Amino acid sequence: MYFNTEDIIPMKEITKICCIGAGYVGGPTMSVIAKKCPHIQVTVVDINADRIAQWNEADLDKLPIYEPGLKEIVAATRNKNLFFSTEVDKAIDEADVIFISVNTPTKTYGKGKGQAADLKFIELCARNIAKVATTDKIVVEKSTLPVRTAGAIKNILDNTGNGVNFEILSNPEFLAEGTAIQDLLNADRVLIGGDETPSGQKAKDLLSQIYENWLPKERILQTNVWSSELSKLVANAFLAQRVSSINSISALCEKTDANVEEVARAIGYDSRIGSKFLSSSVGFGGSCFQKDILNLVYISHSLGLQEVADYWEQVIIMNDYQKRRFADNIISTLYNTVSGKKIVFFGWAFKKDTNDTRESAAIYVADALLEERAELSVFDPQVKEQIVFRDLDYLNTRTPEENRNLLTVVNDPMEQVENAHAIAILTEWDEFKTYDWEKIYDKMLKPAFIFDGRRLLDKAKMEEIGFNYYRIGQV
Ligand SMILES: NC(=O)c1ccc[n+]([C@@H]2O[C@H](COP(=O)([O-])OP(=O)(O)OC[C@H]3O[C@@H](n4cnc5c(N)ncnc54)[C@H](O)[C@@H]3O)[C@@H](O)[C@H]2O)c1
Ligand SMILES: O=c1ccn([C@@H]2O[C@H](COP(=O)(O)OP(=O)(O)O[C@H]3O[C@H](CO)[C@@H](O)[C@H](O)[C@H]3O)[C@@H](O)[C@H]2O)c(=O)[nH]1
Repeated sequence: MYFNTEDIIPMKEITKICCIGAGYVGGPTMSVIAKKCPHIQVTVVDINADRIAQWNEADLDKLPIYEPGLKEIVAATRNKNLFFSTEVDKAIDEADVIFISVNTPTKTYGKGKGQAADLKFIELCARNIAKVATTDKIVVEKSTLPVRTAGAIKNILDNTGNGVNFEILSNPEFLAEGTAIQDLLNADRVLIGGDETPSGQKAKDLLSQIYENWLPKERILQTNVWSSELSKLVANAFLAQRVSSINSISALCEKTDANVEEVARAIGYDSRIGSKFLSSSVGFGGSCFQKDILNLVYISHSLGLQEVADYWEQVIIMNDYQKRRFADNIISTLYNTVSGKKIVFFGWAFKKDTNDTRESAAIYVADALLEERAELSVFDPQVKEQIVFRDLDYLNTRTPEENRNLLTVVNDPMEQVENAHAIAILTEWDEFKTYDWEKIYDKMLKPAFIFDGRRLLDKAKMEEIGFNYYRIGQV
């Protein structure tokens, strides 16, 4: 137990909330809290002035994040009880509850490079709160953090603060991008971890009350702070493990004439296994799965649990294999050379209904094909050209000029398929299903190939049109 039992946070009504970090979590989460709690003033702050300006855009189609249902909620609450601001210190000082929702990326330097979570943004937030707070606060870890981070935050707050009382809670977020608003409005559960002292219990109850404005009480789970921190990493590890498990089976299906979708259905009918999250794909992406598993691997390794570390690392090894396998299949099917061949990418986002491309499988498949000198043409309904090049340039595999010589980003999918050798489907956008695939076939060079990394299209129909159609997990 690290909380001083005398540090009693008085039981009072929460009237002001501040959230540090206006990203994919902070923005949608606070919008929903504002919508469901009209009696609470919610201020979302960020040091990124451009991002805040975008959140304050009059044109709601220009919000920094695309999520179905988000702009309607922002329209209903913004400048009523929801505010976006760069005045970080003021918002901290005024708030009863401060959510920390800043990014916690994988470290790219020093000890733990490539595995551990980089907590520098979290520490900066803690030091800032300590510096400006003049009244007692509940500080909530919304970001995904390594187990035992709350201890470090508490230590910073207690040693550099102005004598005010802080309660630290862990309240990890489980929303998935693309369905963030629905996930928040109808969460399976809300997890609140805190210290098992009277004041810790009070803080947990106060935070629970916020969520009880729209969620049944029985879906709000209270645990100790370490269980809560660890559960977030474990939830992502288990989810990603399911994807890697079915993807490993997809490789087996392609060698044995089994169909991965039929296998997934057959096993998913077993209620102990369940049917969700068993869609074989070109590989999982997103900002969370890989980062959080690497974090789990790093923690296990640091604690001397090498077998545990190796076990979870395999989930990532399998995911890398799946992405590489997809690219290799394109190369070998196109007669072992893609040099100078036009390959069209449908999709760049890591999943449908989001403009987020972090760790998207498309980036790595593109990189492998560009190494073979393919000419890529990319279309994604929500991803802008500058983001595609940012993603590729970040890999540092070749110069930015070379990337721009070999790859183009287009706005019109019908135009881009002209004289293409192949189409690769990297994101499962619904609109791809509605395209005029006969017209697309006519425009392409023959034989015309489709490599469906999302099992999105109707195999029989595509073959009837004349395509050579390949999909993950089925020959
Ligand atoms: N993206 C998701 O779907 C998701 C879901 C659940 C949990 N998480 C976790 O939530 C956290 C945030 O993720 P995200 O996707 O929203 O990140 P993000 O990069 O979209 O947003 C983080 C924001 O924090 C801001 N920031 C950083 N340091 C700051 C500081 N000192 N003061 C003020 N602002 C600061 C950044 O400018 C940025 O706008 C991460 O720990 C992530 O693992 C993400
Ligand atoms: O059956 C499946 C399910 C997912 N995926 C892929 O897995 C990745 C992640 O998808 P998803 O989990 O739906 O989106 P995220 O926004 O990354 O959400 C995950 O990561 C968040 C951040 O921690 C958590 O809050 C969520 O609970 C967790 O689902 C995407 O590339 C998906 O295409 C598959 O390939 N097959």
